[in-house]
Amino acid sequence: MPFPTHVRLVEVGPRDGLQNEPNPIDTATKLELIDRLGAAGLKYIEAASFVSPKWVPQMADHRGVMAGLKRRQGVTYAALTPNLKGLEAALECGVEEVAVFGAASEAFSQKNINCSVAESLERFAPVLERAREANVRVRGYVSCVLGCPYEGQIAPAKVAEVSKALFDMGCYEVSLGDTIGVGTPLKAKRMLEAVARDIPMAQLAAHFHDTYGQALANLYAVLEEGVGVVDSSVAGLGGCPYAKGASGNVASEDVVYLLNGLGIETGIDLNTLAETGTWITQTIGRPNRSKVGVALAAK
Ligand SMILES: CC(C)(COP(=O)([O-])OP(=O)([O-])OC[C@H]1O[C@@H](n2cnc3c(N)ncnc32)[C@H](O)[C@@H]1OP(=O)([O-])[O-])[C@@H](O)C(=O)NCCC(=O)NCCSC(=O)C[C@@](C)(O)CC(=O)[O-]
Repeated sequence: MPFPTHVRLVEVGPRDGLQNEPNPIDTATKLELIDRLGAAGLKYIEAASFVSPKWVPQMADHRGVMAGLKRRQGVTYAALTPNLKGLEAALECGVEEVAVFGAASEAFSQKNINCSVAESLERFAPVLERAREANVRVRGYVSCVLGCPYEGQIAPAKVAEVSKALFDMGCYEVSLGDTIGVGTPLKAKRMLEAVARDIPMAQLAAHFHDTYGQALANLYAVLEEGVGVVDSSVAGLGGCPYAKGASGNVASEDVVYLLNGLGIETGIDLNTLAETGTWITQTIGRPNRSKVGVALAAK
């Protein structure tokens, strides 16, 4: 299959990138990050997470973040909502789009959202119903699609089953998460093939972490299969609170550089994005995990 001519980036830095930071990050810093990402041309930014502050303290200021957004025209500011409580709060804050997040691993589901995979799907159904009433689109995440920190190997058939359940429930797009970054290109392709038997390729997204340095190679493999939506995090920030040792998402700067080289349109200004990566890593005292970002900063 030919590469897509345009790829849509879903910037998850302000949420996935920051959710695991041990030191508090003030709301103003988050808002500046989101604004800079918008200025770089990102059209979809996951801004906050309406989860329990006891579980993920770093996302406790979700209301402040949503209220403080300097909304740019044409940019979608989304939030995670694991249940109806989260959705209602997000709706009060004027959220435009939300995401539910399940897993292809029973053990991960329990650790992450305190319920089984089947129970999670039961919880998501009313979230989708209420979102539909409110005219808010819902994205679906599936974690552990290429491996689980607790269960190890995950069968592509299990990923396909959970993805299909989310899609059938009304998620307009399903994002396939290699939560702990253990995948390799062939494995990524096989998993994608299994999922794409039930869901059109245009409605699938790749969400790859880079723990083993394979994220760009895995992305290349799924782009070749026709995936046209990529989740990434500026400066490669991040890690999952329930996946010890997992590093951040593939860096947005590295993805844009790869796509530019393939002649694939993203609408993103790489220099502004790289400057944002330099700024946020210096501000929160983290290493910049984008090779492209580091290279551009050294020029
Ligand atoms: C899902 C729950 C809430 C269930 O948590 P629970 O304890 O089973 O829920 P509960 O209904 O029994 O409620 C317990 C307490 O949480 C409160 N509560 C209940 N719901 C909410 C809410 N929405 N917002 C705020 N508070 C909430 C509720 O009010 C109550 O408060 P208390 O009475 O104890 O004071 C919990 O397990 C949780 O918050 N987990 C956090 C999960 C998370 O954020 N993980 C990281 C994101 S997922 C990810 O990073 C992977 C992804 C998406 O990037 C893809 C990939 O890479 O794989």
